Order: sequence, then structure tokens, then C-alpha cells
Amino acid sequence: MIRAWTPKDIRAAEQPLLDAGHGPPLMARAAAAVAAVCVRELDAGHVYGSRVAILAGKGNNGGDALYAGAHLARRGARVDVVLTADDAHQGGLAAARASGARIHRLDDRGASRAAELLRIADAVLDGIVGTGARPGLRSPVRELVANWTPARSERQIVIAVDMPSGIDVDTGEASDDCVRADCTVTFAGAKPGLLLPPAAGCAGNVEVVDIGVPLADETTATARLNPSDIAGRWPVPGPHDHKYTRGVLGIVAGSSGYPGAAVLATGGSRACGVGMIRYVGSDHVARAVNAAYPEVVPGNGRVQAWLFGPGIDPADDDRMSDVRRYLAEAGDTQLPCVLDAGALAAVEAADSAVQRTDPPMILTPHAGELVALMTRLGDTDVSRSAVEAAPAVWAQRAARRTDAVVVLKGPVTVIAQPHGPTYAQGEAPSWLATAGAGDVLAGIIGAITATSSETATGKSLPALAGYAALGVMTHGLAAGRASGGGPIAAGDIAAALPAVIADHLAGADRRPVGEHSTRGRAQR
Ligand SMILES: NC(=O)C1=CN([C@@H]2O[C@H](COP(=O)(O)OP(=O)(O)OC[C@H]3O[C@@H](n4cnc5c(N)ncnc54)[C@H](O)[C@@H]3O)[C@@H](O)[C@H]2O)[C@@H](O)CC1
Ligand SMILES: [K+]
Repeated sequence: MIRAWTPKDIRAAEQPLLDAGHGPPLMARAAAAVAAVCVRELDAGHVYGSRVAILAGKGNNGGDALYAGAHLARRGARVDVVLTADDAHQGGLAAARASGARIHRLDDRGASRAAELLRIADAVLDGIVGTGARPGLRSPVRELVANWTPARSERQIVIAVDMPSGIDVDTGEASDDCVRADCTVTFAGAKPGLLLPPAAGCAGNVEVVDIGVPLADETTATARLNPSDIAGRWPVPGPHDHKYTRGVLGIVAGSSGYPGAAVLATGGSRACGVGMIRYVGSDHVARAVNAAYPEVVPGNGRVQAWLFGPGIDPADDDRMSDVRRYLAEAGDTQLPCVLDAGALAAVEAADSAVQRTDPPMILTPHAGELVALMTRLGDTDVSRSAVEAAPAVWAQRAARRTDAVVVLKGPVTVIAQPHGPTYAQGEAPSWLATAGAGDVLAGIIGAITATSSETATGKSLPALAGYAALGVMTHGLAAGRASGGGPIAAGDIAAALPAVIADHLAGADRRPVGEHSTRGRAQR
């Protein structure tokens, strides 16, 4: 798992070290790590004579970049420093100068020279601003970056120092003019904006460098599960388990308009190793589910978790009364529930007067459904463009408003909870954007919840957020496996799940074709 801390918490952890006079060694470690990554990316044999441009602002982020530039100049790189502010980190500037780097100013006379240096550089280090800055870039560096980014050559490597300059490192918001890096070398721990959409798309590969600042797991703000986490988190049956101890999932899904949604959700669940599935719906849909999966048991009964909603029409009184009834019963016994699609219409605000006792809930909206939910709950600021610009902010807001885990689906899916870290998972290939993929995901999350939530702690919202993140990641990995780089249909994802789970349980380190992370080269 990659953990991220807010700059505020990182500063608090650094403060005792700074007070004790350890600031310079921290910066030296940070700079050495940036230089090492740059050497590796340039291919160590080609550092001598390569052109490196350093964008250095006036803060410590610029200082890191300047010291890194000094390392590279000593390795024989031709280093050009562009000072983007009216001041610079004096120690870093002196080190860069002493090592032979050339220094340029981004003033009226220097602007065209700076643009040319960026154009011809083999590698660019972005030390414009770091965690001490406000989001966005200021003129004139904003124009410099805006003109350079679209014209960049494919072979040029851009390394962000600590974070891509311009992003909102707390919320993950990013304007068009942020630096777009291939790689971000970040210090002490990752920062939320490096994992959260859309800013994560500006960070490229995130490399965390331990510079000796102790950070507590309890203060994690944002996290991303890695495929290697499957081995420690997946609910694996023991020799004495039987179908009831493994976990039974109840599913209320499907309608005459969308019978396939019930089949897809059930297919996602059964591929995850649930003990048993009980299906509740119309006879017509139940027949379709049973024709596909004879092991599914029709009708209500004892379950360990419920999944409500795939393919349900909120105007369908029969299904919605099932949802409301089982939701109320689940509230009495605190049975965890996953609410997807049509069932989101049954969610009330946590402080609503009409609210019965809520069970622990995972809600799985896409952006449009989140807008509808928040509008219904009385939020007047919500809009699709607002949600897309700041998915984590809105998922967190919805989680607090409903006192539930909120899985906001998108290219990078954000999983927020009322108290505790927000997860961001971006494994899914773009081919996953296909009808029915969300039904499969809801089934996967339902299955993990039914098979993991035996104890009281296992039913807590932080535990449910972890199941949801695990489900989202595994869904993305299975989609990558099924796709192999080409098109997929929703049913293919369920078919690929058992092998993906088995490989990672066996600790398989290989990454089959198509199983990729979004943390590749930045989208330009
Ligand atoms: N504190 C530490 O112990 C360490 C900090 N390190 C580096 O220090 C950075 C933080 O340094 P600082 O606190 O000096 O902050 P920055 O380097 O982000 O610089 C902030 C300064 O830039 C200006 N500024 C603010 N918003 C701006 C904007 N939107 N556009 C342009 N200029 C803006 C302000 O004058 C502000 O003083 C980290 O990101 C990291 O790179 C590393 O050296 C490792 C150790
Ligand atoms: K930076």
C-alpha cells in the first residue's frame, strides 16, 4: 500500500528534526534521490553531455532541485537553471553555480531563452514549487509551462521534485497549466494529490524516498492498495469452513429493463469465492440468473451482507420496497450493505429525521449518480463539473453526509469514508468503460464484504472502505487481464477474476500483458 500524508502532517513530523538543525541533511538526501532518479532515467551511460534544465522557484523545493542539479553537473551533464521567481534558495544556487551549472532568470529578457532551454533539454527537473505553495502557477512561469507542455518531445524526461508544480496537493485538483511529469520523486511519504484524480495524472510514476522523517500510519490521509496487498487482505477459506461460515451474500438486483445487471453482479460475486449467493428479484430475472449460475439460491434467507441496486429502477415499487425492508432489517442487526445504482435512491442523509438505524453502508455511485444523490440530500453546490474537478472532495463530502463509505467511480476511483483515509485506485484500463462493468464491481465488493465482515471491527466503516478499495483494485486488474490491451465486455471481467486472485495469493510477481497501472507516463 502506498500511503500519503497531508503536507501539514509531514511538516509537523519534520519540525522536531528542523528544530534540531537537521534541515540541511534532509535536503541533501532529497536532492541526491532526485539526481539518482534523473541519472537512471537518462540511462547512466548517457549523463555525460546530456542537457538538463532545472526550473527552480524560491522555496525549498527549488533548493532541492538546485542541489540535484549540482550533482548532475558534477556527473558531466550540461545543466541550465531557470530561476522562476525573483529569489532563490541561496545554498542550492551557490552549489549549482560552483558545479558549473549556468544560471538564467525568467524575466522579460530571459523568457525566450528559458523556452528554448526547455525545448532542447533531455531532462527537466521541476522545482518551481512544492508543498509550501498555493495551488496554481503564477505568471511568468505559468506561460512558460503552458507553452512548453504541448510541444514536449516524447523522449524528454520530466521529473517533478516532491510534486508536480501547480497541483492542489491536498485535494488532487489540477488546472490545465500544471507541470506534467513522467515521474515524481517525493520525500518522506507521498502526498494526497499524487494519488488523487485528476492531479495524479500529472505525477506520473510516484517514487517515495525515505529521508528519515517518521510518519505514523494512523495519520494516513490517502492510500492506494498495490496488487501485492491482495495476498494479505483477500478472505481465504480455511480447512474447516463451509458455505455459511465463508459468507453468504444476498443480492437484490435486476429488472425487466435490465435483467443482465443481476447476472453480471452475481457473476462478479461468485468469481470472488463467496460461500453462497441468495438472489431476490422477479421470477423472470431469477430464471435468467439461475440459467447462468445454477448455484445461486433464489429467495430471501440468512446472509452476511447485502448488495442492492444493480439494474434496479428506482420507480419499481416492488424492488424498492425489498431494498427498504432489507435495509431496515440490516440496520437492526448491523449487517453491512452495498448500495449501487437504483438503490442509491433509498439513501437518506445521516442526520435525516426520517432515518431509521442505518446499517454500515458502501455506496457505489458514478459522478452523475453522486450529483443526483447530493442534490436530493439538499446540496446546492453540486454539479457534474464540480465533481469531476475534485472527485475526492465530493466523495468525502458525500461520505460525511450519508455516514457511509462512498466509492466514486471514474478513471481513478476514489473511496472515501467519514473518518479515515481516502483510497484512490487507478488500475483499470480505459477499456473498462463499458456497460455492466459497474454491476460486476458491485458484485465483487458485495462478495468481499460478505466474506470478510464477521467481527464487529470487520463491519466498521474503515474496514468496509478497505474491502471497497480491494474490490476496485481487483476489478481493475481483472479488466486488464481480460483486455490484454484490447476490448472487453463486462462478463469478461468476472471470467478473469479467479486467475487474477489466485496469482496474487500465490505471491506471483509477474505482471501479465494488459495488467497495468495508470501510473505510467503522464497524460499530456
Ligand atoms: N521541510 C523539510 O524538511 C524538507 C522540505 N523539502 C522541500 O521543501 C518543499 C517545501 O518548501 P517550502 O516550504 O519552501 O515551499 P515551496 O518550495 O513550495 O515554496 C513556497 C514559496 O513559493 C512562493 N509561492 C507560494 N505559492 C506560489 C505559487 N502558486 N506560485 C509560485 N510561487 C509560490 C511563496 O513565496 C512561498 O514562500 C517541499 O516540497 C520539498 O521539496 C525537502 O528539502 C526535504 C526536506
Ligand atoms: K515541484
